[in-house]
Amino acid sequence: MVSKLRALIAYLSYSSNTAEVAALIYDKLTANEFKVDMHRIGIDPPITPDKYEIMFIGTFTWAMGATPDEVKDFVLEIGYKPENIAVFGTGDTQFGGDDLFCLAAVKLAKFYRSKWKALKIEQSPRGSQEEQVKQWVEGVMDDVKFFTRKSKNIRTNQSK
Ligand SMILES: Cc1cc2nc3c(=O)[nH]c(=O)nc-3n(C[C@H](O)[C@H](O)[C@H](O)COP(=O)(O)O)c2cc1C
Repeated sequence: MVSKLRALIAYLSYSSNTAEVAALIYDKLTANEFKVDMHRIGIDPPITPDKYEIMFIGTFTWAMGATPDEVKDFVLEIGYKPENIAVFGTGDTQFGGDDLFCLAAVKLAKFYRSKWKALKIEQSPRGSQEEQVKQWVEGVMDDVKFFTRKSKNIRTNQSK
């Protein structure tokens, strides 16, 4: 039996935009046989990072490109830099234009040296941006499947 790949979607959302992106990612992952845990940053009990093949972290951006304190605390809670983190964010170009747009997500992806470019969504993802979310998740899923297969093969060959 092939065991399901495990994913975490951790997100912070005050006015539901980032939560909506998290829900779209959840739908896409579960439709592709991933086992998914949702984590509301700042609300739910601490996570166990090494349980997951992939961890998604979602954040909105606060005043002048700032990262919300709850997300900073979550980063401290993780306590190290896992290699399997993909970052998504929502923002609004009205607050400082392209330079500050979703800057918290961009900074987080850089901090974790993420393999994936941060997904940046303007306000709610519903409508035309849904396709952007879908394509981004598909890219991440393909890579996770590839890397997982590769590391399993290495482990199998080493034990021969
Ligand atoms: C006071 C304030 C400052 C903001 N500053 C930025 C910013 O610098 N860059 C950005 O992209 N969005 C900024 N935003 C927009 C929010 O990030 C955006 O509305 C986001 O989708 C909210 O996410 P949520 O609905 O998940 O809480 C700001 C919003 C507020 C209210």
